[in-house]
Amino acid sequence: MNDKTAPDDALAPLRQQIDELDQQLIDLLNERARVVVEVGHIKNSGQTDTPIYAPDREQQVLAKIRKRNQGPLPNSCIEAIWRELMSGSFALERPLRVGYLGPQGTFSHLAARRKFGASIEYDNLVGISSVFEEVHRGHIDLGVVPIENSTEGAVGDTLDSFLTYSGTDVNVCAEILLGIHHNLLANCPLNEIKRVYSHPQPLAQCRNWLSSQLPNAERITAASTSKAAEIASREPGSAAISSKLAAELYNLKTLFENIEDNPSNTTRFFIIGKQYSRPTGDDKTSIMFTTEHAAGALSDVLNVFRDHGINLTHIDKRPSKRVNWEYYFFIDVQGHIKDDKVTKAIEDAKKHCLQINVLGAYPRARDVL
Ligand SMILES: O=C(O)C(=O)C[C@]1(C(=O)O)C=C[C@H](O)C=C1
Repeated sequence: MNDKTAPDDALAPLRQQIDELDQQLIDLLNERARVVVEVGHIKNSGQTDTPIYAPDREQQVLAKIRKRNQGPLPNSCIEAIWRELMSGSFALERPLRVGYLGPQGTFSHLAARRKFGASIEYDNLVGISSVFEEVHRGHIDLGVVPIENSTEGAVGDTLDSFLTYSGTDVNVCAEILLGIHHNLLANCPLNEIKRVYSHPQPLAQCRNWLSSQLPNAERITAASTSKAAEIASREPGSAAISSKLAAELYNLKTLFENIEDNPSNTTRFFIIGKQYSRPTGDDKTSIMFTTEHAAGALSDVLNVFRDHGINLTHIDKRPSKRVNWEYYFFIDVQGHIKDDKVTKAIEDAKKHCLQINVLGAYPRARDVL
């Protein structure tokens, strides 16, 4: 007997078992899908105010499957499968449109795809403020915007858009943590690179790598990492710092992977929409406020949260752009706006603020996608 035929004989009964299990899986998946269709009927009939995308329920479903999973498949794999299942659920209930800062291949695109899967309609938009505008106008159901990076801090455009859209119907309803790994993409060898294009954030996140590997190359900012890849694909002697998705989309070679200075480089994204998320028991609330220009005004507000025993997970500031040296502060606190403790703290904080807006409450993201 030929050696090459032996393994197939050994595999045949196992493959038959796999075929039978696949049949059972398909039947079960469709049984689940039929229940989802009923959920969709109830949501679409107006019997409930629960939106099609229910971040609190999504969190619950993922927590349950993590707890139930006994392996050998790791939770990350099981979770990715369930995210695709829920993506299919949206298509069955009502197809969702999700907008992000384009063009295709940006980290916002990647964050949106990891969170919402393949059964969603995606819209790539020209700027972060357009994502807010399109949500506000109702052209898209949800938008994905970057809020802060673990190496470079706040994303100013997003904070400014909250200033513009505060008091409107645009809310934060979920957050995403995405591991950000940068790549040097080019169609020429390293020693021929004269210019490196990217968005200002990745250029800063790869500062040390660029100084040691490409000390003489000019660093040029582009509107997005994908725009940078597009320029590098047609300009000789140019490279881009961008994602692998962009390398595929713009036909560039990946010369170096993971060139970020901080290997645990992570960006936090907000999902914005006109909808709210119900409390899950492990939530955050994002708040924007401004105070009088007086001694201790900021600490008065922060002390209110301390006095209610509420932990702050994030603080930032942004110029008001109306009066020089006047600022808006952004904080994230642990707890949901509907939790008594948080409701009371915000009531008390109002006494120390000229203006205070709740930007949204949402389940705390547990995993880096
Ligand atoms: O339970 C819901 O509200 C659903 O829409 C179903 C479902 C699911 O597939 O499990 C789908 C999407 C998420 O929003 C949460 C749950």
